[in-house]
Amino acid sequence: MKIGLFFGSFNPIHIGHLIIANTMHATTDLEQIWFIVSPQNPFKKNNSLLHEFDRFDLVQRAISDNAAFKASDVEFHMPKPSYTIDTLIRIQEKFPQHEFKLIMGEDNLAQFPNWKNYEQILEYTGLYVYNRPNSKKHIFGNHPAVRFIEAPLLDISATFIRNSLKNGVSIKYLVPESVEQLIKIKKFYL
Ligand SMILES: Nc1ncnc2c1ncn2[C@@H]1O[C@H](COP(=O)(O)OP(=O)(O)OP(=O)(O)O)[C@@H](O)[C@H]1O
Ligand SMILES: O=C(O)c1ccc[n+]([C@@H]2O[C@H](COP(=O)([O-])O)[C@@H](O)[C@H]2O)c1
Repeated sequence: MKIGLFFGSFNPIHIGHLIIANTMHATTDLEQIWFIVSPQNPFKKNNSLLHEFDRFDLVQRAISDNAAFKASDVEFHMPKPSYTIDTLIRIQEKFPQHEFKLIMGEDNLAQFPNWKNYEQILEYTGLYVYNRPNSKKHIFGNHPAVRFIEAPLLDISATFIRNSLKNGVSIKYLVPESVEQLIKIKKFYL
């Protein structure tokens, strides 16, 4: 099976992530999308980072109605920060029967050459890149291992959601109802 790997801190997961994942599944040859929850992005220092188990819980709730979506906690059992190449190798070793593609937003392409062993990532899985606001297809535009996919542009971020919660502003419709409920019950991000 061909599977797309969507990595993120998911702090918290929101409809921007879900719409991208669904577009990838609906418009490409990817039969499943796996959400890989990263305990710690090597480039992000985030004081309001929810515990990884709670972020994972929220992801599971968000995708529970979609049989093509799975959540993975593989990085919880690996050294931190979370380097994507190491995780890709771990996943491929665990599931040799599947072919994996790394899903990435076009905005992240500019930083991608600073990632650990990025050339190995290109060789190992390749990238499925979706467009993002204000980013241009100038980097890796003609690379054989990089495929560009048209996706809706949604200017929603986890930062915006966290700030809204802190300020007592409703996050209705920005996250699935089940995610909003758990955030409320557990008083996350207040
Ligand atoms: N609205 C969105 N549309 C498409 N992709 C998104 C959107 N928001 C985030 N992403 C991408 O999804 C991946 C995981 O996102 P991440 O968990 O960092 O969420 P975020 O909303 O960007 O978080 P934060 O605001 O905390 O930086 C990243 O590669 C990010 O670029
Ligand atoms: O491997 C790397 O060098 C690397 C550098 C920056 C980011 N990443 C990964 O990219 C993913 C996106 O992170 P985030 O926090 O923007 O959701 C997350 O899984 C990070 O671990 C990975």
